[in-house]
This record gives sequence, C-alpha cells and structure tokens, in this order.
Amino acid sequence: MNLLEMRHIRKSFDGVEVLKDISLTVKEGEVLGIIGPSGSGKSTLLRCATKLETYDAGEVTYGGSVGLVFQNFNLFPHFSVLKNIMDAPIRVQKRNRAEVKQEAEELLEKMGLKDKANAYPCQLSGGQQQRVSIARALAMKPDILFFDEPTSALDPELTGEILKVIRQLAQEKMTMVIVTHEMDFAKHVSDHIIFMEEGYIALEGSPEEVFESSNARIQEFLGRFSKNR
Ligand SMILES: Nc1ncnc2c1ncn2[C@@H]1O[C@H](COP(=O)(O)OP(=O)(O)OP(=O)(O)O)[C@@H](O)[C@H]1O
Repeated sequence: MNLLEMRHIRKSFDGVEVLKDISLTVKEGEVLGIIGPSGSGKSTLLRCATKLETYDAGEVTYGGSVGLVFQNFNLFPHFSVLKNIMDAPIRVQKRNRAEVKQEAEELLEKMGLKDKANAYPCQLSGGQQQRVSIARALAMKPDILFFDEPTSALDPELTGEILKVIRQLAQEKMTMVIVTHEMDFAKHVSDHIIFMEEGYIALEGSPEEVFESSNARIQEFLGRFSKNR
C-alpha cells in the first residue's frame, strides 16, 4: 500500500521554481532518504509532502496519518517532557489520559529518557530534546513519519544517538521519509534514495544504485561531502 504519493508537484518562490515536477511514492514499511546539495529543494519537498507549505501544481495523497520531526525540535518550552508527549494525543485525538500516559512512559523508556519525564526541555541536551520530539511524534501513532534534517542542529557527538533511534524505527518497519546530510546514515537506513538537484529528482534508486552510480553529479556531490567532513 502507498502511504505517500506525490504527483507532478511544482513550487515557486518569487517566480523561481524550486520544485520542478516532482513525483514519488512511499510504500508501507519503506524508508525514503532524500539527499542533495544545499538549496536543491529537499526541505521544500518535505514541507510540501507534509502540507506545511502550499504547492502550485500537482497532488499529494496519504494512505494514513502523518507525523513530523523537525530540525529544531519545536518542543513546548513551558511543558514538561511528559506533557509535551501527552498533549496532542489527549487534546487532538481525545484519547484516554491514563492510557496515553502509559504509552508516553513506554516511549520515554524506549528513547532512554525514562528519568526525564518531569524535566523541562531547557534542562535537556539537544540530543535528548530531539528524542523527546521523536517520542512526541510517535505518541500520535502516525502511519508515516517525516524527518527534516533531524540531526543538523546537533553537535556531532549527539548525532549518533538520534540516528540510532531512527535506525531502530526502521528495523521495526516504521514508514519514514528522511531529509538528511548524513550520507552513511542515508545509505544504511534507506530502502530507496532520491538525489535532488536544482528542484529535480536527478537520480533515484536503491542505496547501492545511487551511491555507486557512475553519474558524475552524484559522485561530485559525494566527494564534496566527504571533503567537508
Ligand atoms: N520561504 C521561502 N521563500 C523564498 N525562497 C525559499 C523559501 N524556502 C526555500 N526557498 C528557496 O528554495 C530553494 C530550495 O530551498 P530548500 O530549503 O528546499 O533546499 P534544501 O535542499 O533543503 O537546502 P538545505 O540542504 O540547505 O536545507 C532555495 O533556493 C531557497 O532559497
């Protein structure tokens, strides 16, 4: 079953087309990795896919409910960790408080944050905050989870803990779409990779097909990438 379908999506900002006829599908249980140079349209693609951004043409359809994890965590600063996780399932989904609390505690345990339930976001490291925001997204029981550069606001030593959590979700067959600059991670976690360039899908396929492609543009990108690290 397709959980996401984008058909012929176009998006311009101030007359400049940054998404040029993008079509893709994500099947249940699949992880789609989106890579490409800065400014190629990856975040805009994700924002259109999640309808945070309007698009000028085309169609986006879902086969289920959608969850989001942002670059900058976006936690409520005045809510405890537990309340951050419980708020939407109770207020938006109108679910039973005791049941939601139990699930939130289980999610915190899974994220290695059991002892942080009553802490406030400002008392946590960036990596811990990002794990809370993943728990918060999962508490809504999404069918598909979108990540927009989930580690790019983190110090390198905190990146690994987030990538590990996402890898675990992939093993559990969570359907995910991940925009990332972490090439090794993209290669290992994704079932399918899209390489974006100037608003186009320049190349797509399995991780092997994309990373080992003789396509000069992807090799130039990957080479530039490893030099910058
Ligand atoms: N709200 C906006 N208003 C005007 N231009 C925008 C807006 N959002 C994005 N753009 C432009 O659209 C293009 C694609 O941006 P986008 O953020 O999608 O790229 P990206 O591939 O995610 O880049 P990065 O890897 O640096 O995050 C860029 O030229 C950017 O300047």
